[in-house]
Amino acid sequence: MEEEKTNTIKENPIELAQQAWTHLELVRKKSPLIQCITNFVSMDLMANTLLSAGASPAMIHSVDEIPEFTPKALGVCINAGTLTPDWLPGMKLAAQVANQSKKPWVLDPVAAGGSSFRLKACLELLALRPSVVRGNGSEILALFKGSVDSNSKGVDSVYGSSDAVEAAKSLAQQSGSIVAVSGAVDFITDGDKVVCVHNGVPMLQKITASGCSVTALISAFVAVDPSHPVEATASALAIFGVSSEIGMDMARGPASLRTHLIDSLYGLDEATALARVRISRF
Ligand SMILES: Nc1ncnc2c1ncn2[C@@H]1O[C@H](COP(=O)(O)OP(=O)(O)O)[C@@H](O)[C@H]1O
Ligand SMILES: Cc1ncsc1CCOP(=O)(O)O
Ligand SMILES: [Mg+2]
Repeated sequence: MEEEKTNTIKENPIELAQQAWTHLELVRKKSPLIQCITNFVSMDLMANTLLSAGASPAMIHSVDEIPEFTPKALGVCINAGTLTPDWLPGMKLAAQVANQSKKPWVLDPVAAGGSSFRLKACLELLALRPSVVRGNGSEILALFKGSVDSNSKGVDSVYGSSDAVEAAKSLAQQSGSIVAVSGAVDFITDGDKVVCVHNGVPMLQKITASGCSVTALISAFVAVDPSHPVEATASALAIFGVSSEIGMDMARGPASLRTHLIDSLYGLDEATALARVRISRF
């Protein structure tokens, strides 16, 4: 998949589902090392999501080891969830080292519109050109507008993902990054074309760090196919969504969904993936 470099995004839903399975197979085969600089809430679920997909997570954030460690990673995930000023230099350094090492990195601008400090930090990180930025509707709208949201509910979105599609397109054009806005339908755009992912269950909103974890999964998928970030991002969102759908059939609530989601991602097979992945062009 790395050899094939085209700018055309597949149109056929069957091919897009096949591509999502191929991306998961590639993650399982390559087991990419993914460095995560993430919030305290998400560390456990994020690491377990990456492990169950076949990747190798490392939650390493000290500025003292980033110059030596980050080049070893195949991809980096940077998440603003429990941001404090002392963490920001490490995030910026990891982004710069990833760029120098030609490794993709992915930004999760958690609660970007929640405060001026957070918004400024997320915009500074975005200026360092992540391959992909993945947020919910509120977060993508805040980055696009460049202003805090007086209606912000912190890490939760007060907008649907479809409310942020045009903002996502403009933000992708302005920033040069692929923008993914998650929700009932996930939208992924390079500023021109938009791809939609229709997988997932509403109860994911009741599991804290499900968004953070899918961003880490995007980091792993983009790490194994860095020349196709739109496709790899859609594949990660679809595979995570399918795993939640299968998990939901066994779950009794958010706590057991969390467990069954991880088990379903670990055990996902080709026939189930091809039957359930729903990716289309907007
Ligand atoms: N209403 C929904 N129906 C199906 N899947 C959803 C729904 N809302 C969110 N998801 C899924 O949950 C995951 C986290 O997305 P989201 O809740 O938007 O992120 P965050 O937790 O950062 O706010 C994504 O995989 C997304 O597709
Ligand atoms: C609750 C909370 N508070 C700060 S970070 C965090 C986790 C947010 O996770 P997600 O964005 O995946 O819901
Ligand atoms: Mg989030």
